[in-house]
Amino acid sequence: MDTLTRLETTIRQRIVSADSGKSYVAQLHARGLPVIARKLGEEAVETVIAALSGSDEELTGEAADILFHLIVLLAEKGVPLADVLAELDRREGTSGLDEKASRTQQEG
Ligand SMILES: N=c1c2ncn([C@@H]3O[C@H](COP(=O)(O)OP(=O)(O)OP(=O)(O)O)[C@@H](O)[C@H]3O)c2ncn1[C@@H]1O[C@H](COP(=O)(O)O)[C@@H](O)[C@H]1O
Repeated sequence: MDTLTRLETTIRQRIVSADSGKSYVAQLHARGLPVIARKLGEEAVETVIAALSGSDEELTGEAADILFHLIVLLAEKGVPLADVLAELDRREGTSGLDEKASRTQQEG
């Protein structure tokens, strides 16, 4: 099992059964989806700041925070990480520009 999938398994277990006094994930779950979504947004901003003016180490730390909070958000919504990875697999080998053109067409 890869790192992100292992982390997802732990996060899902914490959401179902952990004590919010002992688990950060359980604490986020208790605070609810809007807080988790806001937290992901904050981590995104911190990642951008680290990319533009931080060190490689700071960017690495912020990138880890954003992946962690994204997986918490997906778990909270019941969306499997495997579905996101499958979507990336589906896109593999196609150009990002083709993907953009097909979305623009779908949006009319
Ligand atoms: N990978 C992580 C992980 N990455 C980041 N974080 C937490 O995410 C938070 C980052 O937010 P901030 O930097 O804004 O810090 P903060 O001010 O403490 O956050 P807030 O009080 O604002 O929510 C910190 O509290 C970090 O500890 C993580 N917390 C937990 N994990 C893993 O998740 C699993 C379950 O953790 P628990 O639920 O705590 O058992 C374990 O395997 C952990 O290693």
